[in-house]
Amino acid sequence: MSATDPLEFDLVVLGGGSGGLAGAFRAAAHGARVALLEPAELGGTCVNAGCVPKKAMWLAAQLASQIGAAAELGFDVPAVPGFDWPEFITDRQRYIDGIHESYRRRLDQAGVVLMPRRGALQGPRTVVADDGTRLHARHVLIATGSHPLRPRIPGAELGGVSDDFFALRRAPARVALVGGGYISVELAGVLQALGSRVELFVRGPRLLSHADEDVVAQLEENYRQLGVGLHFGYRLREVEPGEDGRVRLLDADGAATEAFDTLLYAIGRRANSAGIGLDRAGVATDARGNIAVDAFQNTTAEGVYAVGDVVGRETLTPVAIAAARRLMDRLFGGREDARLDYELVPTVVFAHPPIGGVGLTEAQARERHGDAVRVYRSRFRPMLQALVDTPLCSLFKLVCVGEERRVVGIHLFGEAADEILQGFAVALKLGATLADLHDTVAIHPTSAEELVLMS
Ligand SMILES: Cc1cc2nc3c(=O)[nH]c(=O)nc-3n(C[C@H](O)[C@H](O)[C@H](O)COP(=O)(O)OP(=O)(O)OC[C@H]3O[C@@H](n4cnc5c(N)ncnc54)[C@H](O)[C@@H]3O)c2cc1C
Ligand SMILES: NC(=O)c1ccc[n+]([C@@H]2O[C@H](COP(=O)([O-])OP(=O)(O)OC[C@H]3O[C@@H](n4cnc5c(N)ncnc54)[C@H](O)[C@@H]3O)[C@@H](O)[C@H]2O)c1
Repeated sequence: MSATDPLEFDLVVLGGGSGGLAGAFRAAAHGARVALLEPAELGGTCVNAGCVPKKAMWLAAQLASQIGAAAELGFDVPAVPGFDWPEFITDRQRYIDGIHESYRRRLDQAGVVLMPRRGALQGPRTVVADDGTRLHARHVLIATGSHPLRPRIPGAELGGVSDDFFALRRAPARVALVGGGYISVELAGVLQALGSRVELFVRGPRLLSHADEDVVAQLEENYRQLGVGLHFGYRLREVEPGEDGRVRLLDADGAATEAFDTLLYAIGRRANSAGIGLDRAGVATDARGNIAVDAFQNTTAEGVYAVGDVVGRETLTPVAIAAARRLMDRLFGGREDARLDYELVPTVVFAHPPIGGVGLTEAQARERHGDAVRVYRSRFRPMLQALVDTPLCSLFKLVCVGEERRVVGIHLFGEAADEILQGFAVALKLGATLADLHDTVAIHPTSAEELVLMS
């Protein structure tokens, strides 16, 4: 081998986030020689600026709400507990550092060569790292993720994105969130429960356009009761600086809001597909910059594959992981038809309380199945809310189709919806009918029992 020959591998992976790590581990388990390039912390968005720190903040917010409830119910604790934000961030970071360490150890044990470098394609099966190292492989996996968008308006730089939320070192007092999707709804719930005053500025007519209308209406009602300000049909034209580093939002008519000490945009994300040599390798992207893949995660270049946020489809951690594992089973594990079925992916938005869904919303079902659709709803006050005597309600909903009432959609808003949904998603995937749910004896007293008692 000459000094200029590239290093040889079976698989080179660009990106050590959810998809890249899962692909590297699975390929190595099949005996492949794997190199993984990751210039930042292992774990990508999910571990460092997504699911994990978000869930930690959500847990803190849950505790704050429960301490408030405890105070109402005779416990000797303050109704509004003090919260040492910096101390919690230290604990959160210690937990995340443990994940980094565990990934490093596991990569080492699996024999994966980890290069702390940014990589780019030089040709279809050749990758060059930013220190000039060249790598050649039979297969290249692109799992470079995505980045948060900012609006293109005057003063946009006065606001931050979700990454900036995770970098906050103290609790903000008044927060404006722009956007009505996953991140806006989640951060609003967390911040409100931890004592901030929060307002959401939403371009569309409702929150969470992907979710079922009824459960979203209940979420909006609860958020209003908790004091979260909701502004729909809001056109943000400009952000202007105010006193003491605060900012004001200006709408399309030039009307200004009150001053906020923190402004965060959550208006979607864009694939990290620029600057990684896609043209040189013949890898095509769509109009939004997502890497184009077929049902088997093949890009337009032979031997080059893509998974996760960079393909822009169901941009969730378990989807990136599942797609990568199936791909590696196909490339190295002899399972020629292994591929991810992107249908019936269960999703949860960690609102307060969480909102989860799998399958068709009522609107989607009516569009597809017309009059054959039957809908069952249960709106109830969970026992803790009833004990504390708050008006906050849960809403569970089943969407069924046909004479046999096959369940095609399950939509939950309420305590523990995040934990309840997983098992019911299995039932839906197996083709459960309403009668199957009725045949299952309820677990009492729980919220989950509503799903087998609905009629
Ligand atoms: C605030 C927030 C909360 C979220 N919460 C959830 C949740 O609760 N549940 C859920 O399922 N999903 C959640 N998500 C989505 C989830 O984080 C992503 O879908 C997931 O991380 C995508 O995985 P990935 O492997 O495609 O990309 P990433 O995890 O982002 O990994 C991509 C990696 O590639 C690296 N990289 C980029 N360019 C290069 C290059 N040229 N060479 C080498 N490496 C490169 C990056 O440094 C990064 O580490 C959340 C996202 C956000 C922003
Ligand atoms: N619990 C979870 O699984 C979870 C949590 C957070 C994020 N995520 C993933 O991350 C992705 C990104 O989250 P997100 O909340 O940024 O995106 P999103 O797509 O969920 O929501 C974006 C929102 O911004 C609005 N919007 C878009 N452009 C706008 C503009 N120029 N001005 C004002 N509003 C605008 C949209 O109408 C929408 O309401 C999600 O789609 C999801 O896949 C998942």
